[in-house]
Amino acid sequence: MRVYLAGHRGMVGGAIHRRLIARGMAEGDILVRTHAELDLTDQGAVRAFMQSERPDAVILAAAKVGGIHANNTYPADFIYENLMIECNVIHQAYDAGVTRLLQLGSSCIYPRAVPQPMREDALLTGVLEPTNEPYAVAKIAGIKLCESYNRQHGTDYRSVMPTNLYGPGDNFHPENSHVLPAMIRRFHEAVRDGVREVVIWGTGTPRREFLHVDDMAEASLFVMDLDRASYDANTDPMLSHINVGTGTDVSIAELAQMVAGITGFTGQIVYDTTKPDGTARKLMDVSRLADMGWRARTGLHEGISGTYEWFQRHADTVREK
Ligand SMILES: NC(=O)C1=CN([C@@H]2O[C@H](COP(=O)(O)OP(=O)(O)OC[C@H]3O[C@@H](n4cnc5c(N)ncnc54)[C@H](OP(=O)(O)O)[C@@H]3O)[C@@H](O)[C@H]2O)C=CC1
Ligand SMILES: C[C@H]1O[C@H](OP(=O)(O)OP(=O)(O)OC[C@H]2O[C@@H](n3cnc4c(=O)[nH]c(N)nc43)[C@H](O)[C@@H]2O)[C@@H](O)[C@@H](O)C1=O
Repeated sequence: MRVYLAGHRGMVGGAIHRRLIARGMAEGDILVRTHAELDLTDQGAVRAFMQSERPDAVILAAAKVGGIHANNTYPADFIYENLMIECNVIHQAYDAGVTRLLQLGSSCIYPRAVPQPMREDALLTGVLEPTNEPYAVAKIAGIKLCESYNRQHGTDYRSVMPTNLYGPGDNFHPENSHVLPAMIRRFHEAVRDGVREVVIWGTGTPRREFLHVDDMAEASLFVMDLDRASYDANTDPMLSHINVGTGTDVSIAELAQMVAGITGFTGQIVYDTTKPDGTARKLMDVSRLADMGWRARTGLHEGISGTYEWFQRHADTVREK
């Protein structure tokens, strides 16, 4: 069994790679290519790769990813690159005879004013959050690509929708990252430099759910491993994606207090309300996956503490993109 893992140097791809090795997969059976070696937006290059390597299965964890500022500032990059990556990887996998594929979407596929917690069947029931609509449209297209190939060609292409993720290997760019790595870095630097004030974007009132990347990697392989009868019994051919989260959320203000405590910051937290809040709340209904037998294990405080330790050990080499 040879698996092509797209995005193996990313936060999630890296965690999936570690987990595949931990459960005994030989390194040589995990096909990987860096972004520089294989640009997944290049149809010809992806076709040549799939035709020559002909993997047995594909895990698509490569994407153009970023936080609220990056999504809002580079919408063309987010829709174009993600659509191209999905079309190329999914179609060329199909053309190369790959019958099993798992792709990662995002909780931002759901309408911004949807009832909470968000169930899988809330997809396409309303207007999307404008700060990440282009990315969300691409992620919805990814789900529909998988479903369409399954319906027309009988493939077994599955989709998992992660909530907001964090952990070792995250992107710690000061502006383009997600909120948790941004906070870890900002509070850490304030403590290091003796700065008594830390600025948090928005009002602090939005609520988010955070899942540790190691739990996400475990959930991804759990879904990939499900036998087809179990997967089909719990999903629908035109509503096949599965939410992955913890089922609990916190406000951004509560999160800031937690990160301040973990990093040892005792100064003042102030809110820059000129920055966007984004969606008011994004909490996943995780009952579909729970019914299949998987639950998250890492508590938020424990997960952030571990990530902060990792950040301190890698402060000079962390990703900033
Ligand atoms: N992080 C989060 O909070 C969430 C993530 N997700 C989803 O999970 C998946 C993984 O995200 P995550 O690990 O956080 O993201 P990362 O940015 O950490 O990793 C993405 C990886 O994809 C690679 N990549 C991007 N574009 C290309 C390309 N054109 N060709 C080849 N490789 C490319 C990147 O390489 P390089 O860095 O060299 O460009 C990187 O290694 C994505 O589908 C994302 O949408 C969903 C919800 C939340
Ligand atoms: C995973 C998910 O990620 C993005 O959506 P998001 O949930 O809004 O993610 P975020 O982590 O960027 O922000 C969460 C909240 O936190 C607040 N916030 C405070 N201070 C900082 C800060 O310093 N940086 C950031 N980024 N946010 C901050 C911020 O204002 C917002 O209210 C999309 O890319 C979307 O497409 C997607 O899939």
